[in-house]
Amino acid sequence: MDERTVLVINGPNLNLLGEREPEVYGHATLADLEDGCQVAAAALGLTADCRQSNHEGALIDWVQEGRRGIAGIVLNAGGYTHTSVALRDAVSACRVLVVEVHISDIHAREPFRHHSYLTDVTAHQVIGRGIDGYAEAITWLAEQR
Ligand SMILES: O=C1C[C@@](O)(C(=O)O)C[C@@H](O)[C@@H]1O
Repeated sequence: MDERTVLVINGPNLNLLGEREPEVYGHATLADLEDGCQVAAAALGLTADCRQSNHEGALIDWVQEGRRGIAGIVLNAGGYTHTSVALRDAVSACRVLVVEVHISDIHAREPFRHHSYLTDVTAHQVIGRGIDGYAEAITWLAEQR
C-alpha cells in the first residue's frame, strides 16, 4: 500500500452478497463490488486494495495497517458497526480519512441498526446507496486530496 491506495474493507457476511437477502442488499456479488471499486479508483488515479473478513480482529488489524500513509479507508463493518467498540477505537487511531459505507439504509431498518459506533469517528458516511456507495466513497476520498 502507498499514498495512492484506497483500502476497502468489508466485514462479516458481505462475502455472501448476491445470495444474502437480495431484497435488502441487491444481486451484485462481492466480486462485482470489488471490481467496481477498482474501476472507480483507477479513474481517479488511485488503486483499491479490497479485503473482506468475518472476523473482528482481522478488520482491526487491517484498519491499523492502513492508519497512515495511504489515500484513505472505505469501511463497511457489517454487523460490527452496531457492536464493536474495539473497531471504533482502531478507526479513532487512524491518521487517514475513513469513510463509513452501508449498502442498505441502516436508519430505515430495525432499531438496533440505527446506532453506529463508527459514525462519529469517521470523516464521512455513505449510507443506503447500494454498491454504488463504494464508488461515491472513493470519489469523496479523492476529492479531499
Ligand atoms: O451486514 C450488514 C450490512 C450493512 O453494513 C450494510 O451494508 O447495509 C448494514 C448492517 O446493519 C448489516 O449488519
